[in-house]
Formats: sequence, structure tokens, C-alpha cells
Amino acid sequence: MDTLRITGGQVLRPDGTTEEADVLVDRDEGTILDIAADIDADADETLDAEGCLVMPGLVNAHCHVSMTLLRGHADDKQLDAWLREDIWPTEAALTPEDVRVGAELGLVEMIKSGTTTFADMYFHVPDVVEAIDEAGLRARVGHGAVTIGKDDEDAWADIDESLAIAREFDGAVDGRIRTAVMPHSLTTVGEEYLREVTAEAHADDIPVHYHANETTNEVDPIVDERDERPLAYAQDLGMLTADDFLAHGVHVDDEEIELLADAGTGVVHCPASNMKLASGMAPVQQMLDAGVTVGLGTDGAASNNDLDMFDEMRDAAMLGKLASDDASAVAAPDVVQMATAGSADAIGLPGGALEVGGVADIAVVDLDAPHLTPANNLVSHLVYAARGSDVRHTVCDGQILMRDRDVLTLDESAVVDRARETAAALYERV
Ligand SMILES: N[C@@H](CCSC[C@H]1O[C@@H](n2cnc3c(=O)[nH]cnc32)[C@H](O)[C@@H]1O)C(=O)O
Ligand SMILES: [Zn+2]
Repeated sequence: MDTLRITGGQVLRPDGTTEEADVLVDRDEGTILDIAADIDADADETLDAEGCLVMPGLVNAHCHVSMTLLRGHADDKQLDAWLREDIWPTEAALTPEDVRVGAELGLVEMIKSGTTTFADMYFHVPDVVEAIDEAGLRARVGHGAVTIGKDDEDAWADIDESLAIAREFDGAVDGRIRTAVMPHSLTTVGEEYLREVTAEAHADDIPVHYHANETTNEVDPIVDERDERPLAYAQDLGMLTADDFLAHGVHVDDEEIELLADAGTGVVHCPASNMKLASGMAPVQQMLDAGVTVGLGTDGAASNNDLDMFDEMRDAAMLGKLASDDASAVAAPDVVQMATAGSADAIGLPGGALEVGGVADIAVVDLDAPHLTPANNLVSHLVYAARGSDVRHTVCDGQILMRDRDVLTLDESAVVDRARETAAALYERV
């Protein structure tokens, strides 16, 4: 058996407590063999975690990873205009190779900020999968389909691609890749397409992931046209099962929260994107109180503008308090839970907790820094004071992706250079 030992750190347990312990990993299986003080078994490789917090790898439950190429391309605009005037026209010019380059950039950024697992909605998905294979992360991927503004033939082609991609790649890359069908949203995909793609996906045990209730512009037309709330409509369409998960859920009313809790459908909270696009404040504490599965996501780098889940945790806590008008709302332990186990649960992937027998998806955070001193409360520090750049080592599926800030699976400087050139050529074309 090939083993890895992470020694001398404070380990974050699933109940939110920390204890000094070593972590022993079976690298063949990619699982945790033991968590205990001073494990003296000989290991094939060791990672030093002295003065560090050893925590589950962060799970970014909603992303468009290749949008790193559009970082800073269009800012300070409302969602509708931003998508139609800036993002979609530029995305139309992206080649499969561009998407691959953007994905690599995003994956390096994720590894460097302790994210091991994510859910991704984009296009040219085979190229995204190749990048994930190389980088070593775990993901649920899918092709985002849009039908508005398209004739019936083009619309079905996009929907069919979403299904074909989901079927083809589920279980790829040693099982690190799972899939979902990803109709873009309840307003950008027509009713018959939503109904059909959902039924076909569920028949094959494939989940559905989509944007919902992000802005009032996404809620009002559905209420006006159908006299029902968007999530009641989603339920009618079969898109509200325990396997499905939606991004945003900003403008949800009490009944919709109850629908989500009853169905077990995951909601991915994206606070930075919601603030930047002025979409609104999601009632996160209310959803947690109702028993909704809530995860955390960055959304794409063009509406954030980074993929750092530490920033996202801080934003979630801050915005959650403001939304509830209550400083005790969306407390630090709940935010860490949201960014780890909550996200993993929402997107239906393993991880999000350090447990014997569980997957070895791990981030080691260096606490030896002025902004993390004194080490009063480590969970508080993760949410309010730590940054992605405090992550020292990243491990996914038992493999070391970053050791002492050195990314091992991708060539960081080559990836950054390629991204710079690719983005420059893209903007030249559009
Ligand atoms: N096949 C579709 C692309 C869908 S991929 C998913 C899309 O979601 C877009 N996106 C990124 N962030 C957001 C958001 O916050 N709300 C809605 N859409 C977003 C992203 O730019 C991308 O176009 C097409 O041909 O247009
Ligand atoms: Zn999104």
C-alpha cells in the first residue's frame, strides 16, 4: 500500500472541533486510513503540518471555471445586460482550446486556495475534463444549455449536447468526474426543453443543475405568466429532487424554502456574485433553519472576480448577517460547514469532512501569520481572517496537488503565460 502521512497539525473534525493529530492516507484508494495523535506507521511520503490547520478540501459548488479568461472583462453591470452585452458575445468566440486554457488557470487558482472539488457549468466540456484530469481535482461537470433566442433545431441540439455530455463523462477520470445536465436557468430554457431534459436525465440517474431565482427579473416573468413561483414551476417540471441542485436561490419566498427543504434539493449560495451583480441577498439563515441543504460557490470569475473559497466564506458570513439584520446569523461554524460538507452534499460528491474511510481531499492551512494571530478560534479564523494564499498543501483523492505552495500537477507559470496570451488573442478577435 502506498501511504501519505500529514503530521503535526490541528485537525478539523466534522463536528467543528479541532485536535492535534496526524492523518494517514491510503494513496492507492485515495482514502483516509487513520486520524490519531502521533501515528508512527512508516509512510511513503510525509507532509509537514506543524503550526497548520488540516481541514477538508473546500468544495466550490457552483462555478464556470473557464470564465477566468473573462476576469475583469466587464464589471459594474446588472446580470441581464452583463450577460447579453458582454459575456455571451465574448463566450461565442471561445474555442475549445481557449476553454481548456481558462480551465487550467482556474484549476491552478483553486488548488492554490485549497479547493479540491467543484461543480462546473460550461461548454466544450471535454476540454474542461482533460484539464481536470491533469490537475487532479474532483468535479461534477455539465454542458450549460440555453434555448431562448434559438430556433427549435438549435435549441434541441444544445439540450441534446447537455445530455450526451452527461452520459459520456459520468464516472470518467478514475471516477473523479461525475456529471449533471445543466439547463442554464428557468427563464433562458423553455418549458418543453426543461421537462424533457429533466425526464431523460433522471431516467439515467443523472442530476439536474441550473440557475434559479437569482434576480427579480428571473422571478417576475414566471409569476406573471404562470401565476406560480419559479420553484413551484421547477417542481412541476420534475427539477426539484434530492439529487438536483440550483445556484443562487436569492429571491425565494417562505413556500419555496419549504419546497426546497421537503425535496432535499441543494441550493448553492454565491454571495460575491450576488453582491457584485446587485442580484440581492439570499435568506441563507432562513434556509438553514428550515433544513435546506446549502452549499457555497464562487460562480464564474467574471462575477466575483476570483475563485478563492476563503473570500467566499467571509462574504457569506458578512452578507448573511446583513440579510438577517442579525449579527448572530450565518455564524462561522455554519459557513465552514456550508463550504465543505454542505457543498459536497448539495452537488452529490464525496468529501467535505475528514473521516476515517472517507476520501482524502484535504487542505492544510498555515496559521503562522500575523493576520491569524493569536490563534483564539480556528474556525473563526478560517471564515473571517484567512485567505486562499494561506493554504500550504492541497491533497485530492490522496494525491498531493500542491506541496509548500508549489503546484505539482500543472506548470503554474506556463499556465499563467498561456492564459495571458489566449485572453489577449480572444479580445483581439471580438
Ligand atoms: N450553451 C450556452 C452556454 C451556457 S454555459 C453557462 C453560462 O452561464 C453564464 N453565467 C455566468 N455567471 C452567471 C450568473 O451569475 N447567472 C447566470 N448565468 C451566468 C456563463 O457566462 C455561461 O454563458 C450558450 O451557448 O450560450
Ligand atoms: Zn453561474
